[in-house]
Amino acid sequence: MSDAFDAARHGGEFDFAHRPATDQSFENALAKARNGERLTVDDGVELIATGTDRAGIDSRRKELVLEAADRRRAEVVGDEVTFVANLNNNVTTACNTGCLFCNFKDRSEQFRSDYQEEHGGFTKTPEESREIVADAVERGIYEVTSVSGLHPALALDDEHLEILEASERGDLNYRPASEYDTDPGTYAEQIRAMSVDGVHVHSMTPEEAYHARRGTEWSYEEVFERLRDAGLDSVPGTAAEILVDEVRDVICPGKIGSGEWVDAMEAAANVGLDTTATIMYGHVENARHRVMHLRTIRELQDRTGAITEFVPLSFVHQETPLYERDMVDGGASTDEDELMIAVSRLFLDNVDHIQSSWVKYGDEQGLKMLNCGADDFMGTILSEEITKRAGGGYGEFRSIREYADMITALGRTPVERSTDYRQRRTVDADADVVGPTLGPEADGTPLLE
Ligand SMILES: C[S@@+](CC[C@H](N)C(=O)[O-])C[C@H]1O[C@@H](n2cnc3c(N)ncnc32)[C@H](O)[C@@H]1O
Ligand SMILES: Nc1c(NC[C@H](O)[C@H](O)[C@H](O)CO)[nH]c(=O)[nH]c1=O
Ligand SMILES: N[C@@H](Cc1ccc(O)cc1)C(=O)O
Ligand code: SF4
Repeated sequence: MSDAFDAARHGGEFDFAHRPATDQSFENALAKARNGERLTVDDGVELIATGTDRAGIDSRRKELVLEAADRRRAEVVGDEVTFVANLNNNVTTACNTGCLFCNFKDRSEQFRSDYQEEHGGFTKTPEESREIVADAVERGIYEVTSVSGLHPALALDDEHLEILEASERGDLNYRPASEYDTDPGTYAEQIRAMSVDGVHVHSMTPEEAYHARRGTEWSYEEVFERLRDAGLDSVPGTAAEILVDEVRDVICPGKIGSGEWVDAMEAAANVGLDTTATIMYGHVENARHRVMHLRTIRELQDRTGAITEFVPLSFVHQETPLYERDMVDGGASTDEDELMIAVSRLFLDNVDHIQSSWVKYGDEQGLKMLNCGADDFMGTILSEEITKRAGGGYGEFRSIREYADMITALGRTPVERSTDYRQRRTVDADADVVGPTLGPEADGTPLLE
């Protein structure tokens, strides 16, 4: 049995029930993938581990998997490489959930008015969010993405605030905004504030939606309906991490379970919102966990059809508790990254777009992923805190000019897209003015001029 993706390789001693051994052979799995047959978890494990009959990654087999994925990509979406003109505007880093892979958050006690020391975190008021987003909309963005810590003062709306205020329960992770230096307002207020000129608002992960209904009987549908009415357009499928509970119990014991994550995503789809889906891999999980995760996403997509793209997020380990406590000895290798992209493409036969994250992989490797099954190259984002705080160093901004030049140099066609991929504009890299052009105030001039 291969230990290519075993926890032991990453330094952990985790006694997981799910192990990578299979009854399938690599060759059979590859043949099925090439024929376009729907893959089983065992097939996926064989492909992602380049065979469980030998230890480590076999580079010849890896090339065969990448080739099959690249061919599938060409069949499904052709030669276009898409990207979106967007801004990340995260509202607060205050969070007590304690995920061991995360260094984005700051313990929320530090945000209280009686805490005097500098903590380096931030909370924005709705007015501050509006100003930041308005400025980026004027520069030409199409989308604002907002994912935040679970600040104890954040509630869905005024009605939710009243319920939390009146509650005698001590287990709701709630404290009034008056105890903090900065009042983040409610989720609904933040979304309304960010909805400048009809810019697309991509926000409220399943974990945030859970926070937005704590202490109530409201369904996830009810929560997402209210958010949609406040201006929410689509939902980021982060907080997924690895959707197998024995892994979540190790890396994010404070988070919702995988069943609840799926329920929240399905509810978002039921009220008409598009979603994305992610996997955060390269820590304590093994090959089977990764592919079980892909199966969960494929089943969700069979039911909803709402997932516009799948985003593999390679774990950035440097500044995280998992690494500092010696629970892992690093993140995924380049081979593992490439196989993750390729097997996502082959396994998720019902998701059109696989995103290569330049924030996680850097430009060079990010571009390489576009020949391993990926077809989307993320967004301009203008500001990045999650990866940077975890120790990543690939920057915070890609201009449309850089996108056009990099993608053209690869021999592919650069295409500016909307969040839902329905609006697309081919970018002419030889033109003097390359955009963006899809945002409500985009007029073709570069984002940062
Ligand atoms: C930082 S959280 C913010 C939103 C919200 N608190 C939540 O958990 O859904 C967004 C996502 O960032 C990703 N992330 C956090 N730390 C990371 C790291 N060190 N490496 C890679 N991805 C990370 C995780 O997948 C996480 O779900
Ligand atoms: N992969 C990462 C993303 N991806 C999200 C995109 O930027 C975009 O919002 C989505 O494709 C919807 O249009 N964002 C990050 O901040 N960091 C990543 O690593
Ligand atoms: N929050 C994620 C990125 C992300 C955001 C929105 C998405 O739809 C997908 C991925 C990160 O930086 O790690
Ligand atoms: S991943 Fe999200 S919920 Fe977990 S600690 Fe970080 S900010 Fe908080």
